[in-house]
Amino acid sequence: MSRGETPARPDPGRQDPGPRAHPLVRAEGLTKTHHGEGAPVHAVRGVDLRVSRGEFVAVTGPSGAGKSTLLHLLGGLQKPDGGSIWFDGKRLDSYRESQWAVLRRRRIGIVFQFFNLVSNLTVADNVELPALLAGRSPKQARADRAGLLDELGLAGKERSMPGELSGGEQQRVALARALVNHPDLLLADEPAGSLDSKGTREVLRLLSRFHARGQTILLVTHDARMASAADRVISFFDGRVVDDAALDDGDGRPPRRGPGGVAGVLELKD
Ligand SMILES: Nc1ncnc2c1ncn2[C@@H]1O[C@H](COP(=O)(O)OP(=O)(O)OP(=O)(O)O)[C@@H](O)[C@H]1O
Repeated sequence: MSRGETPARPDPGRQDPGPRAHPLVRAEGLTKTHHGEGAPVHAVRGVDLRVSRGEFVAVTGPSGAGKSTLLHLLGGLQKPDGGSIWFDGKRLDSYRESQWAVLRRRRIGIVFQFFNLVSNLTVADNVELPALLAGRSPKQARADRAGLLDELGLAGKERSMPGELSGGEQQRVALARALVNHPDLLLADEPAGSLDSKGTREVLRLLSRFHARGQTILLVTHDARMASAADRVISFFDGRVVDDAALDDGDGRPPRRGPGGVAGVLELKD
């Protein structure tokens, strides 16, 4: 697809979207330098990335490699210094903050390591709020919230405040909040980073379950066990992609590599 084409949003009622003419996410030549205390940090140094609809992609690598910065760029939480970002065929890198906010409300859900729930709202309100902000009726928002909390094993916790829940429960509320508007893309930044092994297993199980239903997921994680739940693992080092491999799905065939593979294309720029 050439630059400037902006196909209409697909009909959400369609049964099987099938292969798309364009990837859900495409980034080209992305760069980001942080200017904090001391020398500038070149956190993302020229990344090309494609994520297809329905893929579960893990981005892994050592601390400071630039993984979270990449996720923040793709979610519009930080602005790139260079390169382009496309989402469902639309170019986003010149989007204003207000446009990104609308996109995040409707089409990109994000979960973070420390949950970021609104501490003085109940669990129910934390999940309903984004649905209401996206224009859902109160009745629909309530129904969606109830269904999700039930599915996530949180029925009965609706009136609790986030501070009254365990870390694992809070992360499940954060997942419900991120998924309540049925986003095309779920971005997850170390979602089990502050959980114990039971909480980690739970998050992993839930991500896998939503993925099995077609949810596109980009997960940033240190944890090899979490990364192994993905279809494809991108290794990040020093702001660059150093490997991109589709995981063996147990069918006996060799794992597909990213470039040229079914999973998509990712290249390293100098
Ligand atoms: N807001 C910021 N201001 C200055 N430097 C930053 C900022 N955010 C990140 N950095 C620096 O950019 C580099 C990449 O950070 P980033 O958080 O993207 O890496 P990461 O791979 O996600 O690391 P971790 O796994 O430890 O979270 C690091 O050196 C970090 O210190």
